[in-house]
Amino acid sequence: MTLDLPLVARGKVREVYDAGGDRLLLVASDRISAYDHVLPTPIPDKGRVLTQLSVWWFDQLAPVLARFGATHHLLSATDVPASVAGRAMLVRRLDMLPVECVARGYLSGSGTREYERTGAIVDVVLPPGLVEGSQLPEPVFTPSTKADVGEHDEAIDFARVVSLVGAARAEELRELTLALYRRGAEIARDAGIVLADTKVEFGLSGGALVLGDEVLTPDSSRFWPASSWSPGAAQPSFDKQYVRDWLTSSGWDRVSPPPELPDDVVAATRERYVAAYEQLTGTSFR
Ligand SMILES: N#Cc1c(N)ncnc1-c1cnn(CCN2CCOCC2)c1
Repeated sequence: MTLDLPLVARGKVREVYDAGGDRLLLVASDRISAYDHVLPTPIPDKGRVLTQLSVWWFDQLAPVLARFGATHHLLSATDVPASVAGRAMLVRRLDMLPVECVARGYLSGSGTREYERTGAIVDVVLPPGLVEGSQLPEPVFTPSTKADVGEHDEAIDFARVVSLVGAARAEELRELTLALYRRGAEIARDAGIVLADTKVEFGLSGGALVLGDEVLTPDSSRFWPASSWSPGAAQPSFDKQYVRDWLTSSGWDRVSPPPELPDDVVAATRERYVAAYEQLTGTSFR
């Protein structure tokens, strides 16, 4: 696919193009990453499913944004080039804030390792006795700075957020991120999905706060099947467990270039993305 638009940014699985004026085009590919590697085998329709899921979440979360006097950056998901139909969003160009706003409702991944060392996640002290997969007493805000492509984001404390965006804006980011997470987790739970954590990004437009990027997708969030949630071990990923299990069984060393995925793992993974969309939205993916 070649788009006749200037490339602005490229992530592991998505690109940003200049769509002219104060608009950008966010394009989601069918690429999938696992264990910090972009795999060579695409998952058909992954870009379309995750784009349509973001579009649905922007609508679901608009009332939460409005309570904070904020909006989102989506302009259109249909007024896009035919070559990327269904997997692109035309968005308002924002002055992006240099903070990855992470909300966690459950203990997982790097958060667990840090908690086991310090009893906290950066400056957020947690109660004793929590294990991998534990639900936290309350959702917590654990921001990070945006890393360069291929690098890990650096967890930062709230004081650093204040130094980056000012005290009032930092408080607003924390409260709005937690409110978006709470509403998303409530909707997801009703659909049989645990929203363990999520990362959102904000920008400014005319001084007003605007929710940008993708929102509450399996790429920006940890989705766990609620039926198998059992604290005390790594929780199965709603969408990536087939891929992770096959990569582990393949003997791949997680350092050398990753192997191609077999057709059955590709098909099963595609079905998991479609299932996430259909369970959350209550509509059929087309
Ligand atoms: N969204 C948005 C947005 C906006 N609305 N206005 C200005 N800049 C951006 C922007 C540009 N890059 N990023 C980081 C997230 N990227 C997403 C795609 O994939 C690469 C990483 C955000």
